This record gives sequence, C-alpha cells and structure tokens, in this order.
Amino acid sequence: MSEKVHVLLSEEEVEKRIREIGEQISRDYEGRSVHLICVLKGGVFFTCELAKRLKIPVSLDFMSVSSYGDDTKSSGVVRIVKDLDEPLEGKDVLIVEDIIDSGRTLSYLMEVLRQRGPKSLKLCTLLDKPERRVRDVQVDYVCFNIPDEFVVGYGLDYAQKYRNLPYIGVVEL
Ligand SMILES: O=P(O)(O)OC[C@H]1O[C@H](OP(=O)(O)OP(=O)(O)O)[C@H](O)[C@@H]1O
Ligand code: HPA
Repeated sequence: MSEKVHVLLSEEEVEKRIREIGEQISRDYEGRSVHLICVLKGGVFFTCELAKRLKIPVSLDFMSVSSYGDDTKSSGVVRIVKDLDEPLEGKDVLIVEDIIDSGRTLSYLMEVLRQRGPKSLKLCTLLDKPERRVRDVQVDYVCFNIPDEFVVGYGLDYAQKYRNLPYIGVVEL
C-alpha cells in the first residue's frame, strides 16, 4: 500500500536553512572543533548536509536509538540499538537529530551522553514539533518548527519508507 505525500518544505528551502544553521554553528564554535553525533537512522541525511556546511574541524560518530518502530506513535520506550564508538570526555559534542516530537528520545539521550563527561553538549535538529512535547528538551539549533503532522523525507520514515525523499512531506494517513 502506498500513501499520498504532499510537500511541506521543499528541497531548496531545507538546504538553504541548513546552510544558514551551518554558518551559525561555525561562528558559535569558532576556534574549536565539534564532535557531531548523528542519531541514526533519521539523522543521517541532515548530518551529512550540515557537516559539509561547517567551516570548523569536524569529527563524527553515530548512535542508533529507536522508539517508534514502524508506527506513527512512539512506544514510549527508548532503546539504544547501536552505541557510539568513541568516548566523549573533554569534547564539544553536538547531537544532530532529524526531529524532536514528544521529546522522549532526546531527553533520554541527552541524559545518557551528559554522564559521559563531554566539555559541552548541545542539540541541533532539522525539525521541531513543540506542540507534541511531553518531556522538556533544551534545543540549541532548530532549522524548522513544524505543525503536529506526521512527516517523512530527508531521513524521516513511515514504516521505513520515504527516508530518501529530498524534501519534507506530510503523509496523508
Ligand atoms: O521526540 P520523540 O517523540 O522521541 O521522537 C523523535 C525520534 O523519533 C525518530 O526516531 P525513530 O525512533 O523513528 O528511529 P529512526 O530515526 O531510526 O527512524 C526521530 O529520529 C527521533 O529520534
Ligand atoms: O513526524 C514524524 N515522522 C517520522 N518519524 C517521526 N518520529 C517522530 N515524529 C516523526
């Protein structure tokens, strides 16, 4: 079965905004390097695009957490599916996510990573759905605030589909 998807944010809008955020992060971290943590799977497209725009030294690591499975509703239980390869002590760490929705994933992840002793820990997201928040999360960089609709594309999936769309779309369920 295939769902209808309509465009919410075009490829041009998304990439223009990522360039702007990249410039802002490059200014904020001037004279330092940044350790990007890509939250798999959804964060992978945003992380690649953002990393290319940064004008400071960048290192990368990957973590996979899951709470949605194939559903449009969070199970409420966050699982680490793949942990980081490198320790975080003394590093300026920037978590890169595709979306913050209920906030459950990121409030859990921030807590887990804070305990690993980074010099600083910040959070950058492509999309934020503030209306849906059930857990407080301090977000440092947001590309777009979006309404309460289930979105796909640019890494985001519906039952593992549509991650490869070059734009952000809304699934008509
Ligand atoms: O704020 P929340 O309600 O916790 O939702 C946000 C999380 O949900 C998605 O991950 P998902 O569990 O779907 O895994 P995926 O990135 O592998 O698709 C997304 O990538 C975030 O990590
Ligand atoms: O709107 C969404 N789309 C895809 N994955 C998600 N995970 C949390 N919210 C979403």
